[in-house]
Amino acid sequence: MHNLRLFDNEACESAPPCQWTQMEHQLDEHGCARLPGLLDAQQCRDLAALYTREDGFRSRIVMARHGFGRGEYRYFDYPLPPLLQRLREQLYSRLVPVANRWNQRMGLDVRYPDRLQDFLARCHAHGQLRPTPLILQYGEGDYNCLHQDVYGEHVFPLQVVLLLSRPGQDFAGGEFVITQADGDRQRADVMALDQGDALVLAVRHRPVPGRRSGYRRAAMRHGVSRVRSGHRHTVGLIFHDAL
Ligand SMILES: O=C(O)CCC(=O)C(=O)O
Ligand SMILES: [Fe+2]
Repeated sequence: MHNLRLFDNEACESAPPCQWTQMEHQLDEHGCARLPGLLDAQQCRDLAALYTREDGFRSRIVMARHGFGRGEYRYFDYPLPPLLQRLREQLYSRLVPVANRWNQRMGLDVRYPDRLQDFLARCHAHGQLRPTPLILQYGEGDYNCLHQDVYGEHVFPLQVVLLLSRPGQDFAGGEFVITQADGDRQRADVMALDQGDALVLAVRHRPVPGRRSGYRRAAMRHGVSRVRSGHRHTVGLIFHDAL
């Protein structure tokens, strides 16, 4: 299996093109795609260890206080940790073609520039100034309610979750769930992830083939099922900034 090593300087350019073609295909078919082994175990441990650091964050959210579920997360402040900054830029560029295709299929006029910094300039010009990348921590009994990560008018239609912990060793339960609502039909997928895997997913909606022709919009939500034991850490990379 090809390992998508984004951080060996050559960045995404070094990844075999077939991986990205496969990812695009999965995204178009299912609204989400797993990128196996994006991070190695050490990178996962280093990122998870950031959670207890004092500095580098702009806020901490206790989910139960907001009705978001149970567990907590912290939003990174700028400058992001270098690894996450690099990942956010590189993944963004890889996802732009999908984002633009989806918008075209959904009849939305918005198109996305090739580089993250140009998209962020658009967010910032509209008051969406606050960084959205976050790190989440779940303990026994914690869960994340189904939701959509929309933080203002400007939304990049795809986002990424990185699983930092080892299922079956560090935690049990805590499955990543993604749902799709298409008219009165709702379905759910449970995405089996390993430590270091990334999952790319639709933020709010995605185009699905219409019954006769063309495309219509299906609403997407994601969440995390109850953690049965242990601790689970993830990083969320959202490309738009927040109001
Ligand atoms: O912890 C997870 O797997 C989901 C985190 C999440 O909701 C996000 O990154 O947007
Ligand atoms: Fe989320």
